Amino acid sequence: MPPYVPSTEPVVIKIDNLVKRFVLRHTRSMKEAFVWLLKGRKGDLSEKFNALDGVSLDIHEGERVALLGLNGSGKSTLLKLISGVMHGDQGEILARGRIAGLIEVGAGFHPDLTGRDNVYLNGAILGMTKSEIDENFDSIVEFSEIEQFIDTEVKFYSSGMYLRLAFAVAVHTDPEIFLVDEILAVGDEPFQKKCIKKIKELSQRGKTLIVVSHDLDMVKRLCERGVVLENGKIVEDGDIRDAVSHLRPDG
Ligand SMILES: Nc1ncnc2c1ncn2[C@@H]1O[C@H](COP(=O)(O)OP(=O)(O)OP(=O)(O)O)[C@@H](O)[C@H]1O
Repeated sequence: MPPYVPSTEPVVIKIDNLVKRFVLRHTRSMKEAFVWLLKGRKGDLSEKFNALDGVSLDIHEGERVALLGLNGSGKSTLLKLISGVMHGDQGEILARGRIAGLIEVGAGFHPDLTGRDNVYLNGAILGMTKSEIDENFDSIVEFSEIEQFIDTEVKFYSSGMYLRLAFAVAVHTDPEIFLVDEILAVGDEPFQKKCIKKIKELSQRGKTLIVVSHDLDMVKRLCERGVVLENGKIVEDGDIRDAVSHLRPDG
């Protein structure tokens, strides 16, 4: 990978001071609950915390960016906000172009429908027309390598089979921006390799890629830019090698 040079291409995702707050659910003792009742239920028994705490980030066309960080640092939350499946509490995200997100295995699939029907459902959710799906159907099924099960209800699929079909549909939507969460990990090695090859191909065609992964060796091969999150804040942003060293100080 050549040394990282900040991109001068147009910005396709602009994130400005983004905050996402969640309620920290923990069980209260009887005494705490009693005091709260005595005080006339004043105050809030639940505590809130910021899973994303003022994140600002510009992502440029054609960049390959890895979101890194320890468990719970906010990576998946950030990806969900970019994809639009979840909204922030403060700040804003502006995105330009068709986004395909592979974020949760099986999300966007209906368990009682067959693989075939889900290709149509998922394709439509991702913005494809019926004729686009008709045109791409054989190629989607071929990529997934699950021809034999295409008329089986997906509730009987293994998680790897879900991933295969979801990935195959997503890459056929011709997205400008491709978001991939850890889910590639559920695919077997040959399929993972095939996905990575496909992702590289998309990237060579100028598509923007954002990947969340703990597989630091894989992201070093795939991305040139690394963004490290710690407790919902960006603590490092730049060359992927520096980002990986941040998480792997001992080498
Ligand atoms: N729907 C939710 N409700 C409440 N808390 C949540 C929700 N989703 C995420 N969180 C919390 O937000 C924080 C960030 O979670 P997130 O899944 O973004 O982390 P992550 O960096 O992707 O972690 P991992 O590496 O473990 O996948 C965590 O403390 C998590 O418990």
